[in-house]
Amino acid sequence: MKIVAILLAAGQGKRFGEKKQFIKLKGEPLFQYSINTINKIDEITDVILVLPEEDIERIKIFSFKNIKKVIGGKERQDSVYNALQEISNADIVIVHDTARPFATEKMFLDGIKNIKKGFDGSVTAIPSKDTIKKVKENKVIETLKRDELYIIQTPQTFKFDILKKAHEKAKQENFLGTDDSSLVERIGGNITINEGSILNFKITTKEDLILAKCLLNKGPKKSLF
Ligand SMILES: Nc1ccn([C@@H]2O[C@H](COP(=O)(O)OP(=O)(O)OP(=O)(O)O)[C@@H](O)[C@H]2O)c(=O)n1
Ligand SMILES: C[C@](O)(CO)[C@H](O)COP(=O)(O)O
Repeated sequence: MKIVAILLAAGQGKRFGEKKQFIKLKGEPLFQYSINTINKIDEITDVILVLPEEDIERIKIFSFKNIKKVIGGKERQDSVYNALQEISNADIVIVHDTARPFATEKMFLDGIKNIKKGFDGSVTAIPSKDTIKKVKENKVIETLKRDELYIIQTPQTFKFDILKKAHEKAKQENFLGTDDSSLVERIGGNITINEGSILNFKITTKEDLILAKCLLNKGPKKSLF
């Protein structure tokens, strides 16, 4: 079985103020954390690292896997699309934001297990602990049923053929989703969830970086989980 991981590192970091994937945390660039986790997972044989065009030549990677660098696109979805064009045959594809450096091996392995059970996709998720309301122009429209709400993270794992089909259709129809699962959902894909963690947060703003540094410096010595 061929399992490929697409690691996204082609963002511009507008909300962060610079390209966060290259900032160093404990001596290693942020994107390398996800590669280090993948390095420990035997089932994943191939990695596609998606990078901004202007950085692709200079970036050095430490990987035990067969790794290919691919140029990203304007939007996150375009970057995933570009990576998918480089995969000629695979059974399972995992999409992961390198901006989430604390994703665990278990999150990747649980996603793979769910696909092997027959699901088309599996997304890393945590149940919402907060009340979520729909608000338009500062007016509260609706309070959503919390027990049905989950916060969705990456890694997101899919059957390769279905993910590719979903991305082709979204492109044809100019549909832009905020994650890959939403593209598979709209073609009728059967998606389940695997357990995420509040610690698997996305480094989006400088505040998130402060949190990441605290975890790395003051967190549990061996593992964060
Ligand atoms: N065109 C893009 C946009 C995003 N990403 C990747 O998708 C992940 C999640 O994106 P986000 O946190 O939004 O990162 P940025 O796009 O860099 O941030 P911003 O939206 O603030 O510019 C990151 O690992 C980012 O590198 C990507 O590969 N290609
Ligand atoms: C895919 C994602 O990480 C799931 O939470 C998220 O939607 C990416 O969002 P962004 O718009 O790229 O920040």
